[in-house]
Amino acid sequence: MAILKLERLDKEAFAPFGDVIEMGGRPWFPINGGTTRRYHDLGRIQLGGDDGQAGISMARGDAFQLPLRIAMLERHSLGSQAWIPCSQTPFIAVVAPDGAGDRPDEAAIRAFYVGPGQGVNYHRGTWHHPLMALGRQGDFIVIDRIGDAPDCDEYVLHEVRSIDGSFRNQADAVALPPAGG
Ligand SMILES: NC(=O)N[C@@H](O)C(=O)O
Ligand code: NI
Repeated sequence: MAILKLERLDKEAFAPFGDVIEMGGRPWFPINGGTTRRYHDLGRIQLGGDDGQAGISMARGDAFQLPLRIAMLERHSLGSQAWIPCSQTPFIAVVAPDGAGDRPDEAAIRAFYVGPGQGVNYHRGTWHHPLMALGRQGDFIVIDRIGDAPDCDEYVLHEVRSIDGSFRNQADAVALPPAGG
C-alpha cells in the first residue's frame, strides 16, 4: 500500500484547497476597548445553488489511530466546509486537486497534519477525506452549507493509501500518537 506522507499545514501550501483557520502568526487588531484581539477574515464561506444558507453545526469525531487507510475522497460542490476544533484536537486533512473527468487527481493527493490551534476551511468543490481526529476523540465546529439538495460526491480511490505518520520534510515532523492507539 502506497504511503502518503504528511505535510505541515500552512496558509500557502493549503491555498489551492482552502483556508487555514488559526491565530498563530496571524495579524490581529484590538476590539472591545482593547480587551479582545480579532483575527479577522481567516476564511470565507462559499455558497452555491439556490436554497443554501451558511450554517453552524458541531461534530464529535471518533479517535483515529495510525496508520490511517485512505480509500475514498468526497467533495461538496455547492459550498465550503470548515472544521474548527473546540479543544485543539489534532486531525489529518487529506485533499486532492481535480483531475480529468470530474474526479480527483489521485496522483496529487496530499495529507496535512492539522496541529493544535489550527482548523481548515475546505473550499467549495475541494476533494477531501472525511474527518479523522488523530489519537483522541474531538469536538469540532463545522461551518458549511445547509440546503435541501444533496451535496456530497464520493469517489473510491483506485489505489488505497496509508498514512503512517511519516512526514515529507523531516524538519516538519512532530510526535504523533503511537500507531494502534
Ligand atoms: N458530512 C459531513 O458533515 N462531514 C463530511 O463532509 C466531512 O468532511 O467529514
Ligand atoms: Ni466534507
